[in-house]
Amino acid sequence: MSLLEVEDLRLTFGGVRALDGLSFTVGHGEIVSLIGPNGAGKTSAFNCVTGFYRPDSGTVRFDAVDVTGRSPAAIAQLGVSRTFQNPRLFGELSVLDNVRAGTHLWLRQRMVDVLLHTPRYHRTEQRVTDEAHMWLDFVGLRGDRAGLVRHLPYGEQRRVEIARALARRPRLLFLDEPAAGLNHGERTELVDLIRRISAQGTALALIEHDMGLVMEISQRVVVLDFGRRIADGPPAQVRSTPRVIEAYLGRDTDDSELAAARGVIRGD
Ligand SMILES: Nc1ncnc2c1ncn2[C@@H]1O[C@H](COP(=O)(O)OP(=O)(O)OP(=O)(O)O)[C@@H](O)[C@H]1O
Repeated sequence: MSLLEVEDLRLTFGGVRALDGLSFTVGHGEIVSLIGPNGAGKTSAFNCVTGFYRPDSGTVRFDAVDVTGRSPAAIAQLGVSRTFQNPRLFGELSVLDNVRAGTHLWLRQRMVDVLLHTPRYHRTEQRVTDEAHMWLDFVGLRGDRAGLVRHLPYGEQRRVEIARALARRPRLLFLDEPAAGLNHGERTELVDLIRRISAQGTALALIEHDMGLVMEISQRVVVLDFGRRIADGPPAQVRSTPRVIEAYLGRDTDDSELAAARGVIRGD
């Protein structure tokens, strides 16, 4: 059984059908990318799975538990973490405190220890801080950890958001357009980071428009169009599927446009 099983999800906004019977899976430790043209339903799918949207119908099962319609906090508690298209960090907190906040899911202080500042309280605080530093090392953060997170450049903020998500010790991590806005060097580091996250046994699901990156790191690619899955398979198979090429370009295309679209999907 897969770690994540999404079955027949439907979601509408007014008259807009964002998801129209979407099904897909993510296996234990697998790297899966969700791709598709703008408006295909990728972010809506992420939001339904992580509890930010409640689907009209359909089922989301995580590790065989039906989590459909549960709150984001309840789903996170089970081992699902995510990042957002635009980093959602606590701007008025330090870099370190943002990542420390990620540990609260598995490390809880007892109220009596907090109030009395017992030795146990200090030990736990030290552990939380050590963990946060460890994850900031892991993501390769270069900026000042004591300074406010909003003072960091964009690429560094994205790293902090991933560090915070990892501090929750997820079994499945959703990354929403992790390469957006990164320069060439940062992109290369992102590929390495995704591989290291995967190597520690965490499954990853990505939304990404950078097809080169998608084809390079995904074990499986799920293609969406109009809220449905139109292809699902290893990158080499998906990029030569005529329906995928059509979806990226529209139906009335000439040969030169098709050749260009094939290049985009290959990640040339
Ligand atoms: N909060 C919302 N209110 C109204 N319509 C929405 C909302 N969120 C998404 N939609 C609509 O649902 C459809 C799917 O959008 P979604 O953002 O999930 O697509 P996407 O594949 O993530 O697109 P992109 O690649 O542009 O981010 C689109 O038609 C979009 O306009």
